[in-house]
Amino acid sequence: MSKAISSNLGYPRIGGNREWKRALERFWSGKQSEESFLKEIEQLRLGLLQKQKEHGIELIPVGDFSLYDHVLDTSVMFGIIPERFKKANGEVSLQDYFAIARGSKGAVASSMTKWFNTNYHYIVPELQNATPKLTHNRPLTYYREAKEKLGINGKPVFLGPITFLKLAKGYEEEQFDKLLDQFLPLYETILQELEQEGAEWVQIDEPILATSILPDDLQRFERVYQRLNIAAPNLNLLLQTYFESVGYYEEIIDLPVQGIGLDFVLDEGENLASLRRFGFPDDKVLAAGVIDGRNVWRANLKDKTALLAKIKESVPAERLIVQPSTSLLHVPVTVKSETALDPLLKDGLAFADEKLLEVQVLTKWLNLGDKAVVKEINDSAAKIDKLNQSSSRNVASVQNAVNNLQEYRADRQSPFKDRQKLQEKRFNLPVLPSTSIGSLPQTSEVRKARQSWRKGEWNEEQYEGYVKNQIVKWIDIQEQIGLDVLIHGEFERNDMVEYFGEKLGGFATTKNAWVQSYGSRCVKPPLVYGDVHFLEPMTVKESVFAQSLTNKPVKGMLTGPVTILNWSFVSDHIKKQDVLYQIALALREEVETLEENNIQMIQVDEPALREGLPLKRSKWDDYLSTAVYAFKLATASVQDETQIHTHMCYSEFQDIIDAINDLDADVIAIEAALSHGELIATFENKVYDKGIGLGVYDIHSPRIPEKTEVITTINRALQVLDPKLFWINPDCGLKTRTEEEAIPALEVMVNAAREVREQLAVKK
Ligand SMILES: CN1c2c(nc(N)[nH]c2=O)NC[C@@H]1CNc1ccc(C(=O)N[C@@H](CCC(=O)N[C@@H](CCC(=O)N[C@@H](CCC(=O)O)C(=O)O)C(=O)O)C(=O)O)cc1
Ligand SMILES: N[C@@H](CCS)C(=O)O
Ligand SMILES: [Zn+2]
Repeated sequence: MSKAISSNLGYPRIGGNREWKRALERFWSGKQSEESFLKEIEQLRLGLLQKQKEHGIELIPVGDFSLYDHVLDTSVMFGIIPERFKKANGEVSLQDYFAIARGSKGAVASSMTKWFNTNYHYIVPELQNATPKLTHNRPLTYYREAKEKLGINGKPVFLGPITFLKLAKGYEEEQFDKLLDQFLPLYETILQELEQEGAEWVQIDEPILATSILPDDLQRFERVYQRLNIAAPNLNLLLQTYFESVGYYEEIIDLPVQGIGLDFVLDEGENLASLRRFGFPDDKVLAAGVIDGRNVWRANLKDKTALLAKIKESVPAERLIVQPSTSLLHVPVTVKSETALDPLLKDGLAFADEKLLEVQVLTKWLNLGDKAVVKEINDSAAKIDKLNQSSSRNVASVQNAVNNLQEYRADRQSPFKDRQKLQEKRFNLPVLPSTSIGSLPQTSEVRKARQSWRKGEWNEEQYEGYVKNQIVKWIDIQEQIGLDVLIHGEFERNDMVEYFGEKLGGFATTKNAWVQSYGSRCVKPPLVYGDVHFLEPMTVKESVFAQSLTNKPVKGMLTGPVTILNWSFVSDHIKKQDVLYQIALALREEVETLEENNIQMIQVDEPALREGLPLKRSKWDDYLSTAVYAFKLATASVQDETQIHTHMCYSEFQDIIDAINDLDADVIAIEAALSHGELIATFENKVYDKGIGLGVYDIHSPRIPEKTEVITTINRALQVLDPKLFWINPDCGLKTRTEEEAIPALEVMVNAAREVREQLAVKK
């Protein structure tokens, strides 16, 4: 390289107006042919590349685009198809690809779990009996496409072999190296073909390097990259890490590759400290992730030039690539769409497109110095200063409360065993009580109703009336099905976090700031711009109304502090921990108001508790104790008779069972079906002595479970969990399902519960 260059690691797939989501859903519903769907997707994909070029990116990622998930793409490229989806002719059609992710009539979907510490979910590769083969060179296909159609000499991006295997399941640890040896020749072929085609750089993502890897893994990295480097000597391999600092800096920078990508945003500068302490090899390029790829706040370019100046002391500009710290998959597309935001706030934001411009400015600064970009740099600092000085950011009473947390009781009055007796008496539930997680089908009718209200076509009364009718209808349906503990259905909520963002002080919400969560499903994380505070009751009206319709208990339904924090974009100017406690205190007021209004069971969901766990084990204890404290701060002030529930989903929970226990919730409903019962094994070695429901069917698939399957899952769980404490529930909320899917599935679940209840009665 003769100068610093600008680069990107990955760009949002969904399109500025979620064109991608709409195309996928049209195709799945049979409203669009495969040919026209693929044509439309191709246009979208090319448009995204073109846009990155127009925003000044020189090294543009190709192959990061996906029709569902990039981990699934990697599996399919290597012929890793679960047996139940395999065809006799060995081919994998587009339908098969989607079936692995979404399930089909005859087969359950593959597991889905969190992509490291993000709210993006990937499809877990299943390696049982796998014979890896290169079915097609995916990076090559997209490299060619960009070159031929747009004249872009792209940077193919793909998942590295060690991270891919670490994310997969279906093998024993002892088999790891044997498997790696099966994949290595395939990676060699990918690289050789790219080299022959004229590619200059490839980005091999190995985010596993930011986790607590072991010395054995380090040796694997040495072996693997030695081979890959020899396989394609004229291709530049950029080993890309992100999400945290790397654990073994000195060893990693010496790996036989031409470039190393490091995250200089997260982790309080640990990568920078290592760089300054140990230096950087003269024969390598450093891809410096200096623009935050995980948050949406404008970068203070003055600070960023100071950061780059420090980096430059160890690596000269001509060996620097400037880039975001992670793929931009995790941020929305452009601030331009936010026409309704307060201009002060809007000026403080940078989504994917604006981040690319920031990268461009910083690259110019490295190459041409201050003068070339003085306006842009001063402008960014001025906009941030203006926002920081805004009075809306600071609420003295909230800051005071967070400074005096000792005044708030964060433990229940009595231990669980005592509360349990009181609650048994109060609720008088059967053994294996059945319930569901909270949301009920968010049909397009429900969403249209909300849209009509938002547009002003419906007044408040009309919309409230509509929501009430939904609640009436579904309380009746739940009674008919025979569920023991009911829910109101969350019909008034667009999303379990955004809804609270709309109601709490210190938050702002956006019009179009969508981010992919899994498959075609997107979320719009709210913005925390100032001190968070309770303004007025947020959920009480709907819960009280639902409870008035039935004698069965209806659970109040809140999202917990850790989840609200993790699934929002929190401004850098406030300490995350303070925001967490502010949210917890606001929720505490909501919990107390629900209780005052005779809501006797309150569920506080924490699906993001596991996701927020730092990648390095050394940081777990601090994180978990803070998270547990925040949950208790929000929930512990209730009477012993009030039953606190919580719920978690789509994560690997084995490591945090003790923290889950420490939440001291009376009941937890936890996803287990989609991880195909693996969680159950955890309880073979761990005693869990509070109420627990392990999800007994997968809600993210349209497939209706068989009663026998559900019974098998329940019986398996009962081998390790006390039937007196066991609850029956689906994996997660039912908002993504249709009525025709949700009702029969709940019926199957309730009938399965009845049957097992009878078996238990006979055994007695
Ligand atoms: C539990 N999960 C959640 C996560 N993160 C969250 N923030 N929220 C979650 O619930 N992470 C882990 C999992 C991920 N699971 C899901 C499940 C489902 C969705 C989902 O369905 N997303 C919807 C968007 C939901 C929403 O905000 N809807 C709004 C706006 C709806 C809309 O698009 N309106 C249309 C017009 C109406 C119409 O004609 O239908 C429009 O604007 O064009 C609302 O309901 O008001 C999705 O569609 O992707 C996400 C994560
Ligand atoms: N109560 C929420 C939890 C999702 S994790 C729901 O049911 O959708
Ligand atoms: Zn859930």
